[in-house]
Amino acid sequence: MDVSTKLVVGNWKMNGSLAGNAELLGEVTKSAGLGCEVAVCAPFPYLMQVLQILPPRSGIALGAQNVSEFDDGAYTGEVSARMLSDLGCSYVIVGHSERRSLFHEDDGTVGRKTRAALRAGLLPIVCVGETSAERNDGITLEVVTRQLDAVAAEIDGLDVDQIVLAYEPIWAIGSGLTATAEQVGEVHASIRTWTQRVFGSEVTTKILYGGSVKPGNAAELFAVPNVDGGLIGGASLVARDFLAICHAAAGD
Ligand SMILES: O=C[C@H](O)COP(=O)(O)O
Repeated sequence: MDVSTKLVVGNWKMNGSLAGNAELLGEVTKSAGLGCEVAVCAPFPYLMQVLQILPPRSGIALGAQNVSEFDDGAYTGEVSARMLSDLGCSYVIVGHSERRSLFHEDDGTVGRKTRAALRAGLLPIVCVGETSAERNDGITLEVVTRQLDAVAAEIDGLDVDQIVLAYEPIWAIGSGLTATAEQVGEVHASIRTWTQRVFGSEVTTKILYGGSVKPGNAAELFAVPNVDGGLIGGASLVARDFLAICHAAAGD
């Protein structure tokens, strides 16, 4: 993967409406050609709408926020990686902390979902990160490494070059608290060491930061070594904020 261009991913979470999305996407379209890669991860019911407003030629990629670990069959309510790929998704977020904490996804589930995404030709954005209690206990790097190892255990033989990693300290998500440049730098350096050891030094993996990224802190965070872009929650719902973050990623 090319890490010379930063990637900005908007994660709308469970927000949106047909009318509101159309308005937002009309503005987001201006992020195309800015000098960074951009993706929008919308709720399942709106994926087709995003694709219609932002087709592949728009230069803005489509992503989903979750995927089944299973391929096909009697799994009511699930959405398979093949379906997402069939629809035109490029990315899928896997193992977001809200999935882990609210929907009981454990490390093994996250690993199997990553495998399902890779097998379908999707680019999984695999989220890792520690709670505030884990940070206070001094086990942040241990927790992140455990989460990464669980993914590695499930993807033997698959194209690891397609994986994007996202470090999201759970205490910084939606809280207005942002990790300091020093905290982000330490974890991203550790993740880079891990990817080189486990994936091989010839594989370059994009490592995103997520957690209260705003126009006011984006440039500082994107300047931290080994930060290859951002996973943006709340600010991705406000067109001018999302565009400002894209400009920061492009180095404007
Ligand atoms: O996926 C995005 C992250 O959870 C960050 O969310 P946030 O920017 O609202 O803190």
